[in-house]
Amino acid sequence: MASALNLRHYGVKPYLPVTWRQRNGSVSDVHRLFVWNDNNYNKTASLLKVTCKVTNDVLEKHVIENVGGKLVMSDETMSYSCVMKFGGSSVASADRMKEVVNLVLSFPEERPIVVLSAMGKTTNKLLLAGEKAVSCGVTNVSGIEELSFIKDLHLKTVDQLGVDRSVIEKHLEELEQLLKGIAMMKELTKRTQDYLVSFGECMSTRIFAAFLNTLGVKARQYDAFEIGFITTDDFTNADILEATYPAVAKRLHGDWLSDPAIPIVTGFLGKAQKSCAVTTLGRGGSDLTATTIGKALGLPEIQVWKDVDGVLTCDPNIYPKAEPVPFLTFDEAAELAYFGAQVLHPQSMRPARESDIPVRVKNSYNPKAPGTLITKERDMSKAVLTSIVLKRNVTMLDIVSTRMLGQYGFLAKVFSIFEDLGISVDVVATSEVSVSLTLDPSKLWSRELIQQELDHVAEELEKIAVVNLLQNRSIISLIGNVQKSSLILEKAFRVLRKLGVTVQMISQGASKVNISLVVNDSEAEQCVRALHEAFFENEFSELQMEYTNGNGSVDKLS
Ligand SMILES: Nc1ncnc2c1ncn2[C@@H]1O[C@H](COP(=O)(O)OP(=O)(O)O)[C@@H](O)[C@H]1O
Ligand SMILES: N[C@@H](CC(=O)OP(=O)(O)O)C(=O)O
Repeated sequence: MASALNLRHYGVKPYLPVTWRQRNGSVSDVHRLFVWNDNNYNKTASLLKVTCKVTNDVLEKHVIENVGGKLVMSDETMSYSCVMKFGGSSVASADRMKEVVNLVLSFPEERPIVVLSAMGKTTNKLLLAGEKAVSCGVTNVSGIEELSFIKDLHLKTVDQLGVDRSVIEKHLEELEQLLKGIAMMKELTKRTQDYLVSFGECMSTRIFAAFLNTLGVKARQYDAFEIGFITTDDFTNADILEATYPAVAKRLHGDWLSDPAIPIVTGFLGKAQKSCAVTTLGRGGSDLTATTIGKALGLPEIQVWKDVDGVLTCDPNIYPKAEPVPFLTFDEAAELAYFGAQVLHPQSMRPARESDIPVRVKNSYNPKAPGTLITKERDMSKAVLTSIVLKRNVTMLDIVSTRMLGQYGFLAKVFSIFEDLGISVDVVATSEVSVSLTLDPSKLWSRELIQQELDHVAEELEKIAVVNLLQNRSIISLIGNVQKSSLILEKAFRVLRKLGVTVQMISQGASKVNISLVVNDSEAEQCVRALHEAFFENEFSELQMEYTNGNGSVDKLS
């Protein structure tokens, strides 16, 4: 393998590293294809998918034949081996940063790219400071409690780590100036808000890189918006654009070749394609930064380090007996995140799935715990339910046709109204003359879609239907093996019946890994706890659960 092909034999400069993984081998059996590509990034990616399946000899032949000697392979120049993302809780203080540095350095064989979130709850504090600045008056900005908190936290951290204060002083000054600007304008636009929260990640990464350097470990800080993270101009919830992948690969790989250092990259941030302003990728967006880098560089593994032992069977804040889930598919993880599990950003699985790179969710407070491994496929033969997710504060609409339109025209009209108003729909259930659906609460929040706009939706729909708007609902999503959907539903409904809870809507998603049930907000947490007990804790008593058979007598399940 080592001398199978070498770029330099062809006078070609390596540019884009892509992983070639030996399917039957262990993780250490990883080699890299350094691909020189002056054509099209996707073409390269699809070509490499083919090469992954062939033996070394055929690979050599295949590569040379297909690109006329331009695409060549070498495993001599190893650059990065994984991306390690640490969330806010992992870098919340100087002590936590020291732990994370120890953790990074405890894998000497790894050459990681580190992605960091803002320290602790800094993003929340910045948002609050921005809100207060709008109405507090310029002269009172220095007294905003959250600004003082942020200053104290960051200055205390640099002092405790023995890092020079100059690393962040300029940012702290600029932050105060920005808040004064907001106070002067008495307005906080989404664009300014993104710039405001970017200070969190810009400071945490500077501190962390400087600390590594003081320890003699060469590290280089990067602002994602300066190294090719190109996004849409949708401030507060921007999407990463395709151009990001080659740009980020070129920059990080080029820097490694010319002057190797551990990259410390800001999570969560990007640069708007049109306005060139700083954007954010939605709350929790650093996970997406990590998977985007993983895809761009074709890394063997993406690690996201949290404050929990992996993805759990339910939100531990709702039910502390939640257990880690050892394996998940990308589909399960994406569904889980989309339906409200805070642990992963909803879009973060997409780059990993597209490039088939395993994602490992680990606990930075308990690194020995195995965590959760997320891959394309897993053995589902024994899987029933993987996780229970709760999304609160959902608005549900019951829309019943007034029969002015045929069935086809009715559904088309209903959805065109949502399209026109730019509103995302989550869960849908239809019959011939009616449709029930839920509206995505995060979209409602981010678009400040409040009562007025909901009334507008109802008004439009009332032209063709009778509309019932039901608020304060929750979606309970049962993520698992929908091959066993009858078993899941049977168990779930027995639990809910025992609780006396009426399910107001049920839907099985096209992804086939999710069954969604809509209940009242007030009943939802109790349902999650009882479902968790039935599915994950009490297998024996579950099998003994009684049910009434068709003759009215009582049977045991076995
Ligand atoms: N199903 C779940 N599995 C794990 N954690 C969950 C789940 N649902 C909600 N959480 C919450 O998500 C938190 C981790 O996500 P997050 O705060 O975004 O991490 P970080 O900031 O470290 O990236 C956990 O502390 C936990 O409270
Ligand atoms: N700091 C940002 C981005 C992020 O990903 O944070 P965390 O990894 O701590 O969830 C936020 O709070 O949304």
